[in-house]
Amino acid sequence: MHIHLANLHMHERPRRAGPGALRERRAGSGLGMGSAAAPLRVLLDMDGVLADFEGAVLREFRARFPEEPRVELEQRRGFSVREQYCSLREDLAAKVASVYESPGFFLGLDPIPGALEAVQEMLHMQDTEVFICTSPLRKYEHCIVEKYKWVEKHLGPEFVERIILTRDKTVVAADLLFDDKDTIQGAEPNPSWEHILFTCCHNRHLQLPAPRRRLRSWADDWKAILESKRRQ
Ligand SMILES: Cc1cn([C@H]2C[C@H](O)[C@@H](COP(=O)(O)O)O2)c(=O)[nH]c1=O
Ligand SMILES: [Mg+2]
Repeated sequence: MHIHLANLHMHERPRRAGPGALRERRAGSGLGMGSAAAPLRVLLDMDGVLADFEGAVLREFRARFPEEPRVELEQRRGFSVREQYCSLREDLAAKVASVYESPGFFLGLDPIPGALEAVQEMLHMQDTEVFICTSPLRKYEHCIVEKYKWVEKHLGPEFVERIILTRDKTVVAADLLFDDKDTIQGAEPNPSWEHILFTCCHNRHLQLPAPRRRLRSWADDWKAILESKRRQ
């Protein structure tokens, strides 16, 4: 049975999205002759992909707690910086959390090298839609507004329109998601996007099982990944 995907909005997608669903929509399958392919939709994670969360945590932790043991970036393992500090010494979990929960922390993050240029270039590519898809902290007071301000400051006010704020990225429909978190789970067991693991200090040691793919940095060939997806 063919499902007409072209007239569905993101929130009205069929229950079984799954890999390939958006691709079918792009290829115009089920839409009849002459229908134009939908653009390639790309989601970009923020912390660890566009904004240097890890570098700032270490810098601020060192400044505020110079006497305490810390986790250097070369020693980072696993997504959660809080868990790793906790395993170093239990009380360090609250200390490191106090760093990234502080006002000004998220707004002050440095852009990841090459990220702003790549995003602007991607934005102007034909047949390509770019969104920022980012998860706020549970303790969201400063984080949310500062993420918006960061995007406005570094990418411009038009890009604020392209922010998707969610703690569940699996329910967002797209072709590609560039994200530094190694495992992305949520309500949708078969997200429509392919997750491209963006290399970050905490995931660089992981061996990805085939066919999972990485982007090693913004100097790596992200355009080839987009083009390969258009061909699928
Ligand atoms: C403990 C911990 C938390 N985070 C936070 C920072 C952000 O609020 C989200 C991830 O956001 P993203 O834009 O989806 O990357 O989680 C974190 O990134 N790392 C941590 O160790
Ligand atoms: Mg991230």
